[in-house]
Amino acid sequence: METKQFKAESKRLLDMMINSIYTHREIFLRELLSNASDAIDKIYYKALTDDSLTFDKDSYFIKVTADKENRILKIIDTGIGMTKEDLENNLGTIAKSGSLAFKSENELKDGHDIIGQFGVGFYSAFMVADEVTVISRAIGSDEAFKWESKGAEGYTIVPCEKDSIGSEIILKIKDNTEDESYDEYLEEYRLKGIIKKYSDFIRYPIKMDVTESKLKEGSEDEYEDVQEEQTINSMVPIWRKNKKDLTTEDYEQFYAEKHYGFDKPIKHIHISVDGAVRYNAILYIPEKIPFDYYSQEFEKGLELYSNGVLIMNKCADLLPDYFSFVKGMVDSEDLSLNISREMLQHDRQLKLIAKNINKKIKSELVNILKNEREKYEEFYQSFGRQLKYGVYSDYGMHKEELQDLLMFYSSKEKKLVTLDEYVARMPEEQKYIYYATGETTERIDKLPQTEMVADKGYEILYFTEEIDEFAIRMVMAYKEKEFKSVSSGDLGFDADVDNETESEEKENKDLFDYMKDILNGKVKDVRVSKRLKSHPVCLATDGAVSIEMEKILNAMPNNQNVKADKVLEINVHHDVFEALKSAFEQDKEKVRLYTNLLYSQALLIEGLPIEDPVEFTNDICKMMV
Ligand SMILES: Nc1ncnc2c1ncn2[C@@H]1O[C@H](COP(=O)(O)OP(=O)(O)OP(=O)(O)O)[C@@H](O)[C@H]1O
Repeated sequence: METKQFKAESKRLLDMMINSIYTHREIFLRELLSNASDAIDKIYYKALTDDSLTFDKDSYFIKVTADKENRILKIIDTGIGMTKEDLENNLGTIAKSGSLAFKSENELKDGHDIIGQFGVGFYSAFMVADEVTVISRAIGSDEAFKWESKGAEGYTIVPCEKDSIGSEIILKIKDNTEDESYDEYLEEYRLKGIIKKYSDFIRYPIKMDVTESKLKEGSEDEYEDVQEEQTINSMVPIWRKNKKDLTTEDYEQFYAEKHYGFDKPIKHIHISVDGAVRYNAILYIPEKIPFDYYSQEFEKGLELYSNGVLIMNKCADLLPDYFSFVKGMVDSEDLSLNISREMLQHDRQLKLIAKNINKKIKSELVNILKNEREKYEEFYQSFGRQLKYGVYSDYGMHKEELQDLLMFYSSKEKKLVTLDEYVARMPEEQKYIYYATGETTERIDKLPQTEMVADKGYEILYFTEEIDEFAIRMVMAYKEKEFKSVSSGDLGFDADVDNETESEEKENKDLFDYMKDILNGKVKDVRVSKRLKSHPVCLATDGAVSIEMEKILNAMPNNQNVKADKVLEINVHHDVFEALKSAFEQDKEKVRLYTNLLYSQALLIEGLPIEDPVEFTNDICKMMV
């Protein structure tokens, strides 16, 4: 009999698993029970939607049996079963989606990270067993197959006998070692405890033969051990339970059981609506970004149940893109079991539910922001970018809804602040909400353009993500205060400043015109700066496109070569300007040298490349000798 190898990556993961990265070995049972429940979900759904199949609810169950003597633990289900191909495809490969390939070698070494990223599922059995056998017969098939594996070496599949449809997972529990006892996974009380702890909400009975001490028949004081089959789990799905009877831990268990994520959610939202549309929902706001969140592979959506029966794993229509990080499920008795994906999109009930859910998520986020600031900031670090995309997308259609959830780093507070907080502390004479763009807060801190605005005592919001300025252009104004870049042509300061600059502008017109000629189309204008204090020069922009936007747009594939209207601003109160002026009177060649140098400096400050680095260094050398 040929032993097949696990796919290479699976083998590595399996090795890690067996050498136990997981501290809670007991979760293997949760994983196997959850698979069994999924398999019954599938057959149950089929039976309900296919008239040719009859069903009897009592025949759907999961059974756990333990044989201490032979160290065998079995998990038997009456689910949909697996064909030979299923066994091969589902149990021969870990992470079919290729998500493992996505991870780098380095990360692979750190098992925690990997395990944290996706369902360990079936393979967790190897944490407690040195041999795993799966006997399965798929629905509609007369044949059964046996899959067997001792771990990393590989697996075999052979035909076998099985009377009924479903699967049996047979674990040969490991022998105890010096540091580790595995006996407990064969103990009745321990198994019962694990089932209760992690799998109480599974909707099908999880049965076990339990030994109870009972009064002997006909006797009043003599007891005997009697074995009887008991259902261990309560079977009431968590979403049908009363919120009052549930603890945060219950919700966290459900989150883990469902593999919504491997972090601890920062918040759960339990909704029970009994109005125009009836539904229950449990939603979670995760703490950590799934590794593929900002990639094409990520699929948003909530699990959708129709009266307790799972009809869709990821119903995308229930969540807007900007809340795509939300995980969870919705169960409604008003939805048809047979509804197709296409029909769902137009389903009135579903639209109502989606609208409702959207509102709830928004109000919950506002609540967290108000009452649990630290938690919100943690959330915002992970998903703030998504909210900003939400503001920007669909031509700003959702900006009203989302703008209160936005935060930006503040020059004054040195932390994230909301727009509301910013506006509330604006001095009366301040007309605009000022912002500055750059790669990091440290770099923006040093930007010459921020000098005057900061000197006036105005707070500046720092935009460090590409999407920031685009999103804010959509918002346009918050509480009637417009946004203004510290690099924009007109800063909206008082008239005195304007008058003063105007006269300086006139006075130096010839020099500026001369400089503009030297720069030969590279800038739209050369002007007196209103914003500089200690720096000699900077770039500003006129018009709608900022320098930061120019950079981003031009980095995109098929860029349109968008150009910002750049203006070279000169600080006329700086000593450098005096040098420039006297050169203009005595030595025009020097003006050319200075102008080119000043322009290159302004580019460097903006994080833009110097057009001709060799010429730049030559110019500096000329200055030195
Ligand atoms: N008892 C079972 N009956 C039928 N199919 C099963 C059973 N156990 C596992 N499978 C199949 O094997 C696949 C792999 O299972 P595994 O637990 O490793 O991952 P998963 O459940 O798909 O993903 P995750 O654990 O991340 O939710 C399942 O998707 C399912 O198709």
